[in-house]
Amino acid sequence: MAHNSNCDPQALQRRAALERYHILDSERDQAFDDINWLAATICDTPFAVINFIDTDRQWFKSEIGFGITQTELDVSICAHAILQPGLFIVPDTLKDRRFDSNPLVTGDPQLRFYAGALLETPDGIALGTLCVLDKRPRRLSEKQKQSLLKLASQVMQLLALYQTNESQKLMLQELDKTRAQLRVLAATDPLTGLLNRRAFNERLQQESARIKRSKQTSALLMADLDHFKAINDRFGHSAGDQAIKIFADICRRVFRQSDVICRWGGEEFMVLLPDTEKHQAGRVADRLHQVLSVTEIPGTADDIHLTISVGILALEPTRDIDSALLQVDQLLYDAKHSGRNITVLN
Ligand SMILES: Nc1nc2c(ncn2[C@@H]2O[C@H](COP(=O)(O)OP(=O)(O)OP(=O)(O)O)[C@@H](O)[C@H]2O)c(=O)[nH]1
Repeated sequence: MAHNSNCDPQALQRRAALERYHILDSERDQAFDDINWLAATICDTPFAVINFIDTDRQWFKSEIGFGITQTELDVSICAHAILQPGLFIVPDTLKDRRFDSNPLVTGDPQLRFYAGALLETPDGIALGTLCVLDKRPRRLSEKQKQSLLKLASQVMQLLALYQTNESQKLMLQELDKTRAQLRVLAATDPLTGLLNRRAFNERLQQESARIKRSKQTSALLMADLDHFKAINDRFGHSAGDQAIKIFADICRRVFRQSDVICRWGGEEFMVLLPDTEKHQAGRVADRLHQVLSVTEIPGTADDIHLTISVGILALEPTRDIDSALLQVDQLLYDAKHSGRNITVLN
């Protein structure tokens, strides 16, 4: 009898190969069933099995005549068959000392004949067999033997094909993931993680189309950090960067999730507030001014607080995007010229 081969290096190598093929416990598959049926039909046997030898069991990918999908390794004739190349034939199991006390021979289904063709990977790892069995002692013709070998080779080609398909599927998934990451990267400002100008413009186009249909008003808010050059000049560029990041974080907290926040460029930010009246947007701007007035900027002096100038425009259905952008910029300019740290609404 074959013994449980848990620790056998060959068994472990086989197990690793079977895992690479993702074959053990896989779904029933018509392609394997067809090959198995051909084996039984060509060899004219009531039993046929495509089986793989795991470390502690033999598992049937396809079976005819048994009605089970696995057995212990101890009763496996295939576990012997995989120890040699090509075909392993037992013309009469009762006349073979290795099998004459096998429970599948002495008891049901009283197997008397076995012929198994090795299923071997291209690098020579024996995985299992394609085998045909009968209840009476017998022989195979030369053509039947050759057919069994060729069908076994078809099983291996099928496995290789499935493996290639599987790895291509994984590659495509990887590619999709990378594409999605690239899309996010292409839409993101690297310093703040906010949307960049290009992505914001796309959202603005969509919003403009939506407003035209729904006839609802949204608000466009443009904010610019005041005297930002002075922060850079006095405390260095990284303190300036820090200030920009802090303002971006404040925006994330103050605006709604449904609002679209963008770093428009440099120290300028643009926010789209869907379904929002301009006076409601004005209240959000007030909150921005208020939070900034109590926020310290690391890397600068304690008494330094950022301020912003803000322009807010009602995005009405009749307004086109280019003129809206020009106008909100003008409102921001007005805020700067009115002394900064204020909001101007149209
Ligand atoms: N640290 C840092 N500085 C930036 C970045 N982008 C733009 N700046 C600086 O922001 C400053 C903007 O200067 P100005 O356009 O004169 O505006 P301001 O000093 O904020 O003055 P007002 O807008 O008129 O209040 C320039 O010094 C830019 O170099 C950035 O990503 N990081």
